[in-house]
Amino acid sequence: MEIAAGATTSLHYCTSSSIGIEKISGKTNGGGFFKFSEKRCNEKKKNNSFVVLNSGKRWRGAVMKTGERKFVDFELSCSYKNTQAPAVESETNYTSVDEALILKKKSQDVAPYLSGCCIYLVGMMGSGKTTVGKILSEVLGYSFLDSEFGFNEFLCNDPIMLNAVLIIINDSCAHFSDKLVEQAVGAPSVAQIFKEYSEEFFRENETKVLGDLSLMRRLVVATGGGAVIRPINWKYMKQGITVWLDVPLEALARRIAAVGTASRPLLHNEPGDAYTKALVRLSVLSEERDVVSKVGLRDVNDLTPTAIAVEVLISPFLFLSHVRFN
Ligand SMILES: Nc1ncnc2c1ncn2[C@@H]1O[C@H](COP(=O)(O)OP(=O)(O)O)[C@@H](O)[C@H]1O
Ligand SMILES: O=C(O)C1=C[C@@H](OP(=O)(O)O)[C@@H](O)[C@H](O)C1
Repeated sequence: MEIAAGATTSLHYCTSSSIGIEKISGKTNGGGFFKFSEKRCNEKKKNNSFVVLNSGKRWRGAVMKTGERKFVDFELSCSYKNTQAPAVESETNYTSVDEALILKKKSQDVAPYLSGCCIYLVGMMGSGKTTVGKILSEVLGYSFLDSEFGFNEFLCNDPIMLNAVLIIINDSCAHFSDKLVEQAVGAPSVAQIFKEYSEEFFRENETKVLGDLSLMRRLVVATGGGAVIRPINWKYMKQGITVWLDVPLEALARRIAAVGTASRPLLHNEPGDAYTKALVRLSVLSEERDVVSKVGLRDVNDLTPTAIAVEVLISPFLFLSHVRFN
């Protein structure tokens, strides 16, 4: 069944598996066609056309059959504006129709080789681990884990709670974020942990959580930027595939300045505005960590999060199992 979506211009990303999209075509600044799989949609080819009735974050469409309307809800985030896919450094996650297609295709190609293996994203603060990780997990049908959520005393010191969360994660493809779990268990934020305990305490828990996660499957883990500093963490991440998101410091500082430094305690003690704080501290940290020069991956600054997700999927490192930090 072909579905004409005349109103759409650009897509964030789509949970195509949930609606059985076989094919998406269209221009970033024009209309698009969505081809649903027969099986999922259970509609006959003829007499069907599609009208977008509503738009916004979720779409609702109507499959028009002769004289009758059948509503189909589907999760296809879209931009209603008649604009090109936005500039890369914007705050949005929009991606073009082409990108969404490529991502879907690549994920299908790669999934059999992954065999449920976890993907760890590493990189400096602001490099896009959370943003890209969510996209990747969605397209792969993996659970997403912003590993920081577990870096708190409630989860790590309470084996029952930790196990409960890990079981939920293991059993579902739901998306988790540190914020959600923090709210659920009333746990402190990373910034609070740094303030009330210490960075060392945080690092200990970070390692503990990575150890637990290394026993699991089908996870995309957005690690904290500092996870690379402990060799033991690399040992855990070696159980899966580790990909470094390498972004120039100026771009990182710009991104962080745009959202503020509140959630990034390592930047709190620097003087100056958010951009300067971020740039100064990140320069020091990146020298200390020195991962970029060692792994030499390509710079992903000028790519959208979806394009980066594609890069992760097709990365040759995927087949070399991980990027090693010597
Ligand atoms: N490829 C990208 N292009 C532009 N902005 C991006 C990109 N990836 C992420 N961002 C933005 O940068 C900020 C930090 O991203 P985030 O995913 O939280 O990074 P991390 O988890 O690595 O700290 C967010 O505001 C996000 O929207
Ligand atoms: O670089 C770091 O040492 C840190 C990065 C943060 O995560 P993000 O990379 O997600 O910002 C968080 O783990 C903590 O504030 C320490």
